[in-house]
Amino acid sequence: MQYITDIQSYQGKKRTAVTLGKFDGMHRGHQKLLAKIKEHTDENCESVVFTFDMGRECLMTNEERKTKLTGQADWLITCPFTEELRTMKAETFIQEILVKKLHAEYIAVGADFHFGYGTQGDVKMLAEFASEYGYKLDVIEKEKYKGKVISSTYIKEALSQGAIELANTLLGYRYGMTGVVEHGKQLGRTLGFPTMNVAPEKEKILPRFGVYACRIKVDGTWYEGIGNVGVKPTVSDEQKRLTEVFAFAYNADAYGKQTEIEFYTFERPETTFSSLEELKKHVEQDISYGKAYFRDALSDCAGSSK
Ligand SMILES: Cc1cc2nc3c(=O)[nH]c(=O)nc-3n(C[C@H](O)[C@H](O)[C@H](O)COP(=O)(O)O)c2cc1C
Ligand SMILES: Nc1ncnc2c1ncn2[C@@H]1O[C@H](COP(=O)(O)OP(=O)(O)OP(=O)(O)O)[C@@H](O)[C@H]1O
Repeated sequence: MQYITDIQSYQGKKRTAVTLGKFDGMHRGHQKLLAKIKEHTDENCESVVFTFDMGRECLMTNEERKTKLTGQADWLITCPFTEELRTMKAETFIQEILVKKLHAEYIAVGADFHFGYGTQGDVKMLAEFASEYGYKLDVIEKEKYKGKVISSTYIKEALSQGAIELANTLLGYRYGMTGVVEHGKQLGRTLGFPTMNVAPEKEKILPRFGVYACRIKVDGTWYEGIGNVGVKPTVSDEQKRLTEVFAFAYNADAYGKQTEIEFYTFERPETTFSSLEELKKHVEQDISYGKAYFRDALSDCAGSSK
C-alpha cells in the first residue's frame, strides 16, 4: 500500500475505486466500504481510501490506520483538513481531486457522507456528476448493531463508559493502543507487580480510566495481563495519561520496546487509594480477576469447539 499525506504527491496512473471520509477507527461500517472498493479493483483499477485528518482526538492515529490498511488497499491518502480543503467547493473537489487527480471510476460512500465548503457536497451531488465524469456511485446502507447505526461517535461513547466489549463489537476488532515502554517510579516491582508503562499518543482516545483485562504484544509475542488506564492518582499528581500493564508471564526488561495493547473487559474504575497497602491489596485482586478472565475465556473457546 502506498501512503501519502498530500494529494499533490499522488502518482497513481490507473483508474481508481475510491471511498471517502474520516474513517476514525475503521469500524465495521467503514470496513463495508473498504470491501466494496476492493471488489472493484483489477489490473486497471486501484483502490483508494481517502481520509481527512481533522487533527482532533481520535480512536485511531494516522499511523495505526496505515498499519490496519496495509495489504487492504492500494493507496491510503490522509489529507490534513487544511483551510484550502475546508474552503474548496464540493464541485471543485469532485472535478480536481476525484476526477482529474484520482481518475475515479467507482466511488463508495455512506448515505450521510458530506464534503466540500459548508459540507454542501453530498451523495445527491456525487450522483448528479456521475455520468458526466464517468464514475459509478454506490451509496452503501449504514451498518448497524442491534438497530443502531455504527459510527465513530457511538464507539467513543462506549469507550467513555468503559463498555469495551461493545466498542470491540462495533469496531470488528479489539480496541487498543500502541507505544513505547517508559520508565515509571519503579514502585510496581517493590509492590510485587512490575508494570510496563505505555503512554498513548497525545490525540489518542483512551477508554474510561480504570482496570482492564488486556493483552500486550512485546517482541512479537502477545502476553495476557491486567492493566490500569489513567493517571495513577494514588502515587502521582502529574495527570500524565498512561496504560500500565502487569503481564502475568513476562519477566524480562521491556524498557524502550515498542508495544501494542488490546483491551478485553473493564473490571473497575481507577481509584485514589489512601495508602500503598490498599493499592497493593486491590491490585492483587485485579491480578486474580485478570487470570480468571483469561482462563474462563480460554475454557469457553475449548467448549465451543466441541
Ligand atoms: C492492575 C493495576 C491496577 C491499578 N489500579 C490503580 C488504581 O486504582 N489507582 C492508582 O492510583 N493506581 C493504580 N495502578 C497503578 C499503580 O499505582 C502503579 O502501577 C504503581 O504505583 C507502580 O508505578 P510505577 O510503574 O511508576 O512504579 C494500578 C496498576 C495496575 C497494574
Ligand atoms: N455504519 C456505517 N455503515 C456504512 N458506511 C458508513 C457507516 N458509518 C460511516 N460510513 C461511511 O464511511 C465513510 C466515513 O465515515 P465517517 O468516518 O466520516 O463517519 P462516522 O463513522 O459516522 O463518524 P462520525 O461518528 O464522526 O460522524 C462515509 O462515507 C460514511 O458515510
